[in-house]
This record gives sequence, C-alpha cells and structure tokens, in this order.
Amino acid sequence: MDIAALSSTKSLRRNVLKWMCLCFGFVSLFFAAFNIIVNNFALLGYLEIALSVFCAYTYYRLNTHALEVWQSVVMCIFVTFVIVLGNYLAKPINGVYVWSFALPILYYLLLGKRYGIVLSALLFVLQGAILVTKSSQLPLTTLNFSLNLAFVYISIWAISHVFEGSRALSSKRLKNLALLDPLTGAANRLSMNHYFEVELRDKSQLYLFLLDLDYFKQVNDTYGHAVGDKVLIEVATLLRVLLAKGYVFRVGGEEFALLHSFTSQNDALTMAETIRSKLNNTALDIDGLNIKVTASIGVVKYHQGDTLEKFVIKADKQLYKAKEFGRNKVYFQSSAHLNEKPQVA
Ligand SMILES: Nc1nc2c(ncn2[C@@H]2O[C@H](COP(=O)(O)OP(=O)(O)OP(=O)(O)O)[C@@H](O)[C@H]2O)c(=O)[nH]1
Repeated sequence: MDIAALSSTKSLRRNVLKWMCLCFGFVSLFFAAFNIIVNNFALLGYLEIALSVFCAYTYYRLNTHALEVWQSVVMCIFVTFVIVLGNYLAKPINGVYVWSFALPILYYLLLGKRYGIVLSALLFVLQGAILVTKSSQLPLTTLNFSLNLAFVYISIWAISHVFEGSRALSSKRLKNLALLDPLTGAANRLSMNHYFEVELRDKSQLYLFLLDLDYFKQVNDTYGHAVGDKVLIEVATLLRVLLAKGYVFRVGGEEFALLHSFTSQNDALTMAETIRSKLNNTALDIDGLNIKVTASIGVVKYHQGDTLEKFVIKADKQLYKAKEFGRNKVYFQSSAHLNEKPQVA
C-alpha cells in the first residue's frame, strides 16, 4: 500500500487549487478586460491579468509537480486582494462583494482550520468596513440588507469551519488506523517502510535495533493473553521513552524495530545495552502483578545501498544469534555484548 494514498488532505488541496486556477484564471481575465475597457479601473484590471497568469502557471505546475504550501497561500492572498480592491473601487450595486462568500470555503479547503478562521475573520472585517463607508449608496441603506449579507457570510464561514474540522479529523483517524499498531500505539510496518524510504533523508548514521521479547509465550501461558497485551503496551511505552528521538515500530507479535541515528557505533551499542538492561531490571506493574520480561536485540548499522528488507534481514541474523546464545543479549554484527558491558565489534 502506498502511504501517499492516505494523504487525502494533500490530494484534496491539489484538486481544489487546480479547479480554482481554472475558474479564477478565466473569470479574472474576463473582468480584467471589462475593468480596463469599460469601468476604467486600470489598476484592478492589470492585477486581474496578473492573477490569471499566476493561475495558469500554478495549474501548469500542479500537473507536473507536487503541491507546495506557498502556492495555496499566494493564491488565497492574491484572490482576496483582488476582491477587496474591487469592492473598494466599485459601487456596491456592482455586487463585487458577493465574491467574498466563496472565500471562506477556499481558505478552509486550501489552508485548513487555523488559517481559515483567521483569514475569514479578516475578510469579514475588511469587506464590512468598506461596505459601511459606502452605506449611503444603495442598496446598503437598509439594515435588512446588511444583516442578510453578514449572516450569509457567517453561515458559509461556520459551515466551512465545521466541514474542514471533521474532514481533517477523519483523515487523521484513517491515517492512524493504517499506520499505527492498534494495541501498543507504536508505528507499524507500513510506517516503517514509509519512514525509511521517503522521510529519512540522511541514513549515513542510521542503526536498526531488532528487539524480541524472550519467552513471551510463557507470559501468556502464566498470566493470560490480556495481561500479555498489557505487557506489550508497557514495553512499547518504555521503548518510546528510552529512544526519545528515534522511532519505535511494532513489526511482529512481540518484536519491535527501532530506528535511530547515532554519531558513533559506541553510542548505538550503549543505547541498545541501556534498553536491554532497563527491561531486565524493570518489574512491570500489570494489574498489581510484577512481571519481568527480558529482550534479545540484534543491532546493525546502515550501509550505502541497503534496502529496508536487507537491513532487517541483517538485524534478524544478529537477533537470531542473541537468542541462540542465551537471550537477554545485544548482538552487533559478529560479536556478542554480554549484558552490562557492550563492546564494539
Ligand atoms: N498477548 C499477546 N501475545 C502475543 C501477541 N502477538 C504474539 N503473541 C504471543 O507471543 C508469543 C510468541 O511466542 P514464540 O514465538 O514461541 O516466542 P517466545 O515465547 O517469545 O520465545 P523466544 O522468542 O524464542 O524467546 C506467542 O505465545 C504469541 O501468542 C499479542 O498481540 N498479544
């Protein structure tokens, strides 16, 4: 499964921006001609031509490149500026302010809730202030008309806010469902693939610890599966705390993969040993029971050209040796680190 498929926000924003470029590109070209030739608003007309060019450029780029945040930001600011300026220059009877009703939807869809609320409020104040200064001109003389304008805008704003809030939340839930292990909350294999292949740019100092709990079957057999589950949750939490800046993935029933960059081999082995001894010396308090578990850890350093599969296979070999030679050990390449004193291989 491709993790990019889970990023519904990105593809939504990309599509919205593309359609926006098409619509605003043509509409602003039409109004540019109208404003320059008929209305004599040259400045506004030239700005609309610039907006059209920007729309064409953005549309072209979106067909060949990924969406970049600045494109959405510039588009929102540009369109807002043109509409506010149009409202300022034209008489209310021309109805330029009507375009304002479309903007909260665009702000929320393109920039999300946080910027949506700020920009919508700003636009409301700006357009409101401009219309108030023109209140002597029809049809804004009636209170009814102004109230209707304000409430339609606020309604569209509120609906956009609620819609974007729940859309973003369900998108996040869907992503978590696909990327996190439901029992321990640790990231899963799919996350590990994505992190290794896409997110991790510099792998030159990367180490993989493959950690497997020892005799975990006995924990299940002695205390029951439910307690075994809680032990796994506690272990995952402990690993996340110990490896604060690294990543913890649950890659099997009682098997975890940890990815972390270290400046030296010694640092990596010291961390692996710390994890092993911490588990060895910690009695997990599960429902009033003090349960002790140990772990065997296979450690490998990334080498140029290693695929994730190869990287894991190499770590698995070390883990196998740690198990074979007694468990509760850290193995790095060909040498064993017998308990407290890790040594460089
Ligand atoms: N409670 C619980 N147990 C699990 C889960 N996933 C796997 N297990 C158990 O983990 C145990 C793994 O057993 P084995 O593969 O024999 O390994 P082990 O007993 O840890 O022995 P070694 O790995 O050889 O030290 C099995 O009893 C599985 O049922 C889980 O999600 N929850």
